[in-house]
Amino acid sequence: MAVLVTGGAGYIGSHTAKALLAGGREVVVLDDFTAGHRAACAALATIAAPGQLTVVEAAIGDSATVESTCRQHGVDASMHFAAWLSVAESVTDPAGYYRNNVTGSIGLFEGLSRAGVTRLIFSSTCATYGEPQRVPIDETHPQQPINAYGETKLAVERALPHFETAYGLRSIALRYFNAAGADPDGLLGEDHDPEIHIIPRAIFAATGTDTLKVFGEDYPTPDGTCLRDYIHVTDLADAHVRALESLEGGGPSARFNVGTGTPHSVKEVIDAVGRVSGRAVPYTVGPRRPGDPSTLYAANGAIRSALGWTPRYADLDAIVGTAWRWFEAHPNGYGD
Ligand SMILES: NC(=O)c1ccc[n+]([C@@H]2O[C@H](COP(=O)([O-])OP(=O)(O)OC[C@H]3O[C@@H](n4cnc5c(N)ncnc54)[C@H](O)[C@@H]3O)[C@@H](O)[C@H]2O)c1
Ligand SMILES: O=c1ccn([C@@H]2O[C@H](COP(=O)(O)OP(=O)(O)O[C@H]3O[C@H](CO)[C@H](O)[C@H](O)[C@H]3O)[C@@H](O)[C@H]2O)c(=O)[nH]1
Repeated sequence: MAVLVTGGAGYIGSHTAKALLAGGREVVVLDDFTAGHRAACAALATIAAPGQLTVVEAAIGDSATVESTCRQHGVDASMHFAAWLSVAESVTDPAGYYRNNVTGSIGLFEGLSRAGVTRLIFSSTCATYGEPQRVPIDETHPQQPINAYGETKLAVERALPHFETAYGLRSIALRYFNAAGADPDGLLGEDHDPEIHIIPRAIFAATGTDTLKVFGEDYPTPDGTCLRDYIHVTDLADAHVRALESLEGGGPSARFNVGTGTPHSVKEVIDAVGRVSGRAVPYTVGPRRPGDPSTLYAANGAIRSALGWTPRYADLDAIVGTAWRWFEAHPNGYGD
């Protein structure tokens, strides 16, 4: 039986597809390539056995293609990564974000349900919690997003139980904190355009390819910059594989945070890039970025005990080191 990986040409989806292939599973990537990379699929093909990897160019909202693809490949589970993910863009283009992330997901779920698929792992985010009322954030923390991106993810999370009741689609939503790092084997990496995330942006500053601005140093944190929980993309991939195994073993639908539980400030990230690269990381300090909570980090006890998951890349320098090695070898990312 095969796994349909939506957004499998993107950053987290491709790393998870690699883990699925390494586990001997058949993988069908479904991606519209609005942000994904054909070169990432080509890299995956180098480790796939003949017939183990299929790439379908389609939008998730195309329920007819989803249904026929699932039937053709004997798909019995889906990992749903495909979405737009810029908080700032979601503020200026909520219509596009609701259409792509919410309407698109509903079309996907319809196609999956018609094809008889009963297992789903959904990419959710700590952005569904909004401004935290307490840290670390556990799964019972109120979900009150403060931007359209977080709202779209929460809307999909809230739809999931209804699809289970009506169509038997069981699901685990994984609320990632800040995805970071790159494949330790160097096969895959991070390549967003434009790049909005702090670790790649600090690396670009170290290599002189771009400037870096710290968004605010007047937060109520030890060094005045925001605290975040950086979770290695390989650890995220492992969480997905374990979540799928749980559903396959008859485990219940669930929602889990995925983070290390350790907060790091923006300045700590910049210092780590400096240590790992051996280069200066020049930056300026600007105003706060609208919609940025000061402190976000996970309570991760639920996923540890339910799925036996534990982060293997808990050290910030180790996480940054994998990202640095990817960008050193691929200064233009996938170059496509
Ligand atoms: N990167 C993070 O820090 C982070 C944190 C929390 C949650 N997430 C979530 O994880 C998921 C993956 O994030 P990523 O960083 O890998 O993003 P990404 O942009 O690298 O990958 C997303 C992929 O989905 C594809 N896609 C987008 N809309 C599509 C559509 N309508 N139909 C088909 N394909 C479509 C894109 O082409 C791309 O390949 C997203 O759902 C995101 O919201 C990411
Ligand atoms: O050039 C930059 C980029 C980021 N930052 C700061 O670095 C921290 C991390 O910012 P990122 O943009 O790397 O990530 P976010 O914390 O905004 O992550 C949010 O958006 C992600 C998707 O892009 C995920 O959904 C995640 O769960 C959600 O919290 C923030 O304090 C941000 O203000 C800077 O100072 N300068």
